[in-house]
Amino acid sequence: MSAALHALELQDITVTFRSREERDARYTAVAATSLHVAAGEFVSVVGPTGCGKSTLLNIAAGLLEPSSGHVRVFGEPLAGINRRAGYMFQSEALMPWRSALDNVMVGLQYRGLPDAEARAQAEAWLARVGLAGFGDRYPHQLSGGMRKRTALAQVLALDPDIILMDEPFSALDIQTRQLMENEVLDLWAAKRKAVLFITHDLDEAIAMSDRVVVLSAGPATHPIGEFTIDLPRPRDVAEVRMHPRFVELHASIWAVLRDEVLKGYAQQLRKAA
Ligand SMILES: Nc1ncnc2c1ncn2[C@@H]1O[C@H](COP(=O)(O)OP(=O)(O)OP(=O)(O)O)[C@@H](O)[C@H]1O
Repeated sequence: MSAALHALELQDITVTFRSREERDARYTAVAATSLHVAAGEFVSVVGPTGCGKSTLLNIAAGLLEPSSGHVRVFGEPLAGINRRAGYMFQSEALMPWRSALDNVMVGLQYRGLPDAEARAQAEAWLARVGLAGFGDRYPHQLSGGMRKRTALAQVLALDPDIILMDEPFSALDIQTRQLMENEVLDLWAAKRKAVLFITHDLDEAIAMSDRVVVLSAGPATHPIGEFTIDLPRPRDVAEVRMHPRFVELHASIWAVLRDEVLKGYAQQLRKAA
């Protein structure tokens, strides 16, 4: 596949940070990592805790500059913020002083849409994520799942070509989480955006993705495995887990991931000691 067809391409990315323990030392978080997402493809990145998943997403978002390597967006070198991408992070990004509708509207208004048009589009997106009639509620008046839906509407309303998600549903209970995952899959199927999805949950990664990339434990995290998820679509994330192919894929990926998870866990314990 030619590079121009890739919505997102990370080439030979290395990221070093100043060490938190010793001021003069450098910590290599990510080393020589290449990874791509084709237009319309759903790719998940899994890896042990603290390995560098969020760092890679921040690179793709243009929020962090790599120490070396390049990022290309639809074939163009990325400079500054990735304006073709929308982000959904683990933490709440809603403004507590704005209603759900205003939260969804604000990005559209910022884009220069007249208020009436922004309001109509925001209302339509709230309805699409199952929140018709909840637009005047403030974030604290919404459940965790409803806040996630609002955040999703906020991202999708801007119609980005690339969607970057960093463990967006990890704070939700399992039932709400599976509902949200199915909703994301339905919305994705309708629009077929490129998605880069970060998670530490292998079941979630397999259930949702076209491809799963496994990262090694840090330091110097890099991909150590890549698996095509050839499960039929449309998928129901709860049902697909019973599919014999799911069980097979899970076993193959876990065989690669397991040692890294143990290494990552041991490192966390050392850091905490
Ligand atoms: N600004 C920074 N300065 C120094 N070190 C950092 C910085 N940001 C991240 N790191 C380190 O880089 C490594 C990767 O962090 P990152 O947050 O990308 O991991 P992660 O895989 O997303 O973690 P988690 O699974 O816990 O969400 C960690 O060891 C972290 O301590």
